[in-house]
Amino acid sequence: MNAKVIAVASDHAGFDLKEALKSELEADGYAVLDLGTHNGDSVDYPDFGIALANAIAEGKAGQGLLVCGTGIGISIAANRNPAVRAAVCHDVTTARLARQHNDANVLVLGSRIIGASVASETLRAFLCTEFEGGRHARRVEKLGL
Ligand SMILES: O=C(CO)[C@H](O)[C@H](O)[C@H](O)COP(=O)(O)O
Repeated sequence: MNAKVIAVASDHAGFDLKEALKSELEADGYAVLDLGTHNGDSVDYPDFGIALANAIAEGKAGQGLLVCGTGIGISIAANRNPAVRAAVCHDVTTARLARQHNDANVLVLGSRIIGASVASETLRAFLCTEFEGGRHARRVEKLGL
C-alpha cells in the first residue's frame, strides 16, 4: 500500500473545497492522487465515492478525502466498499474521534455545511491523529475490514 498518498475526490458541489484542500496538502508535502471531479460541472457523487474507495482498496492511497455538498451521499457510496471506513466530520473533535475510535481511513466533508477554515483544521486533525486501538480495535474488527 502507498500509505503516504492521499486520494481526493468530490462532486461538483465539493469541487472548490476539494481543490483548496488539495493545494494545502501538496504545500505540506503530501502526495495527492486526484480522482476528480475536475471542474464545477454537475456530476453524480457515487461515481467519485466509488472511484476513491477503489483506490483505497487497491492500495493506491493510504487515506482519502471526499467532499460533496453535505458529505452524506459520497460517504454512503464509499462505505459500500469493505476496504473503506469513511467518516463525515464537521469539526476537529469529530475528525479526531473518527481516527481515535473508528480508525477511519477516509475523511468526508460537506462543502455546504462547513466553511473553508474549519474544513482545513478538520483535515489536519484527521491526518495527524492516530488510532487508539485497544477496545476500539475489537469493534473495528467487527466492521469486517
Ligand atoms: O450527495 C449529496 C447529498 O447527500 C451531496 O450534497 C450532493 O453534493 C448534492 O446532492 C448535489 O446537489 P445539486 O443540487 O445537484 O448540486
